Amino acid sequence: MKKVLTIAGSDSSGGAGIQADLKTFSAHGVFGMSVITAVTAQNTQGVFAVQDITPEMIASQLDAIFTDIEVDAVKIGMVSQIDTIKVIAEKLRQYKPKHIVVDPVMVSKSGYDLLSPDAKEALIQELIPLATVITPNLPEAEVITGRNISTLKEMEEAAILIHSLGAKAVLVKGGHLEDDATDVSYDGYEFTYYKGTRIATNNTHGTGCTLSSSITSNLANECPLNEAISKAKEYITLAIQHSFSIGKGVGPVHHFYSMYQKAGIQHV
Ligand SMILES: Nc1ncnc2c1ncn2[C@@H]1O[C@H](COP(=O)(O)OP(=O)(O)OP(=O)(O)O)[C@@H](O)[C@H]1O
Ligand SMILES: Cc1ncc(CO)c(N)n1
Repeated sequence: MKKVLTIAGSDSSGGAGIQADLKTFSAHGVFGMSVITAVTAQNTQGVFAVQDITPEMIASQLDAIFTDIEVDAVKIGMVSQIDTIKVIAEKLRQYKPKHIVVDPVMVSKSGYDLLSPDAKEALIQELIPLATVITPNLPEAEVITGRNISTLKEMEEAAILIHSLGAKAVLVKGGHLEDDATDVSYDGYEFTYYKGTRIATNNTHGTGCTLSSSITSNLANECPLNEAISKAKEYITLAIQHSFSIGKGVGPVHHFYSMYQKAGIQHV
């Protein structure tokens, strides 16, 4: 079985972060491991508190995994602080995993800063050059490039700029567009479009975490990048189609829809 690692924050409500990543890994039949960077007190309505894990503890978690287990692919999510970013980059440069998917998490859907504003530059300088693929949503791509982005053409231009910062490939996600939820990737040679029609639901908590974890699982399973992304796009679309309401706010996506169907288990 392939072994994949998420380096990310914990979401107490289970819809995003580490919890979404591990559910996605299980649904893809890969063995999931986690290095927790921060603990958030969070639910469907918002983020209420964050406690960062110390850089020393993050380094220890990474050492424990990499000195014992061969890791087939890594996903990076919420990285919180400058020192967190620095220690993760240092350890990944040391251990050199084959695939690194960087989801440059900055602000939660509810508007809370999951990345300290002063850490943006560190994320750009330290993590982008390590990325097999980086998966910014539109606001994140705007912060990284310093440009306004609202059209597919502007998404392409942003992808070129972010690629020039050192990522092997860039996937700019269109979840925040007005109309279709189309994503576009650029690998230094060509653009590829991953078309999606917008699903009318409020339950999109953790869509970005789920997409990047699905790409990570597919890369671990030796899919070429474009296939890893297109399969992940199918996975997130199905997961959003079958998303459901828990709590009073933005509900989670459904990770196990196909598995439940095959097993004859009645899903929500
Ligand atoms: N309403 C929707 N209908 C269909 N696809 C969607 C919808 N919302 C998001 N997506 C898709 O979900 C994936 C994640 O994109 P999105 O832009 O939502 O990520 P994100 O903002 O990083 O998520 P997060 O809130 O977890 O940080 C993309 O493939 C996007 O096109
Ligand atoms: C811990 C965590 N990571 C990522 C996200 C994505 O927005 C979130 N809401 N919470």
